[in-house]
Amino acid sequence: MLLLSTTSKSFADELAAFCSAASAPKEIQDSVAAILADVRARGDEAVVYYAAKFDGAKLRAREIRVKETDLAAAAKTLAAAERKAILAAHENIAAYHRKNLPAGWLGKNKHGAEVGEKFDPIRRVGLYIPGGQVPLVSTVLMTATLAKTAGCPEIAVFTPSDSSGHVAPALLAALHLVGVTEVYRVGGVQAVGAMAYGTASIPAVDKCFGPGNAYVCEAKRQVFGVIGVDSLPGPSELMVIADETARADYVAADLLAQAEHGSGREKIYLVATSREIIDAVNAEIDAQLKLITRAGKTQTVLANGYAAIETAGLAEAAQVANYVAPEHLEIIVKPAAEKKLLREITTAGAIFLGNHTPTALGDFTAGPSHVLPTARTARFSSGLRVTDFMRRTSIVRYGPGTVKKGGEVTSVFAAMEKLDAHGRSVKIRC
Ligand SMILES: NC(=O)c1ccc[n+]([C@@H]2O[C@H](COP(=O)([O-])OP(=O)(O)OC[C@H]3O[C@@H](n4cnc5c(N)ncnc54)[C@H](O)[C@@H]3O)[C@@H](O)[C@H]2O)c1
Ligand SMILES: [Zn+2]
Repeated sequence: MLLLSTTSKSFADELAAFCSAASAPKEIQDSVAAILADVRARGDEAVVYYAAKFDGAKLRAREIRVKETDLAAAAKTLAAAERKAILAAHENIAAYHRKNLPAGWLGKNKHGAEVGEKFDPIRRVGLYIPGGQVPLVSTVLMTATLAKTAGCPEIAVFTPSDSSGHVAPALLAALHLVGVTEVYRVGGVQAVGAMAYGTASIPAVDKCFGPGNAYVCEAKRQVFGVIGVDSLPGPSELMVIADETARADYVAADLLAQAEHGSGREKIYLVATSREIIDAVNAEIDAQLKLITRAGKTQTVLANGYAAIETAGLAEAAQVANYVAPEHLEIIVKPAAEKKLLREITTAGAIFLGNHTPTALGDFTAGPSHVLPTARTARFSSGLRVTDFMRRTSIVRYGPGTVKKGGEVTSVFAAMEKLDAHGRSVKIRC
């Protein structure tokens, strides 16, 4: 754990150094670039090569795609409680995201010409579902439900298999339940490369979505422009802002939950208004660590990716949060202070309020997509929503009367910009 205090002169530098470790270092950037180049050059051959190298899976090109019958068969293996939980989460997520469905509109500008916009689903989307450490069944719902709500006609899903070539049945079942039929059992950089460049057995997609470890996230950053990319949702992060009203046992449980993801690059932050709160939470962390099964992986994050920050008050806490731009932010403070923090903090991926809103509810079932920007990218991007699966087209129609009104302005601009053919193309109609 790194213990910081806002009263220290070097606080800003120490916090910056801690946060910058969340961005992919040069070695990761270089190895990702090499794998992408190889997938571009050798297609399926490279995809199966890296699946064997990183996941130990010996696949032939024709085995990369999961058979549709296997998806249906996996759904039959679900326990009743699992099926019920998947459908319940799906319902909350679909209801939340239907509210974001944009409607096209047509109006008139000052010239009386028709102007408006229309929204269409992106034709072919690729969803990345992490599976390196644990099968993220919930990520199926947090991505595919939105793609379906947007109406994307082609949804291709990529997730790594285990060393025997299998994908967790619960994950396949969730895909079947939300109506996905095109699934590839490859993950990592090689999957992102296949999405961007296409291979003989995997048609390229128009835009790629979903979270992943530092390699996957860096691969998405590098293919941006060849295809679209939703955002950069990398290893999970949680910041808890706590005053004396926060329950130390709850705070500790939530920090441990986001540390357990297991890629080892997750980041957790405790921002507290006193040293006593930090000590109480740390004592709880030590006690609760004994109760969880993934304690080993979690300890790596506690050692390298945990910053506890003592602030002089909550105004400073807001400044720290706005700098870090954490993926998840829990605010557990007095009601009046909560309102103020909610107003002042403008860069968090998702905010969870009060003692009874653990981030895990947002991870699995509350409604908003858990695909959220990390590594300070929430300063400029937001969590996944339905409009990310759509594109917008603007529409303009002038008529014989209105073109004249537009012509006056265009001729002045054409002269200012020395683009007289532009001016002529309007004048010829007036
Ligand atoms: N920000 C979000 O919205 C969000 C949501 C859910 C999960 N997550 C994060 O997603 C991550 C999932 O990570 P994961 O590792 O379990 O699964 P993953 O599927 O993202 O990554 C596994 C793949 O990484 C590749 N890989 C591993 N080591 C490599 C190396 N040395 N070189 C090149 N490629 C390598 C392999 O191909 C492997 O298949 C976690 O960190 C979790 O916190 C983030
Ligand atoms: Zn989580």
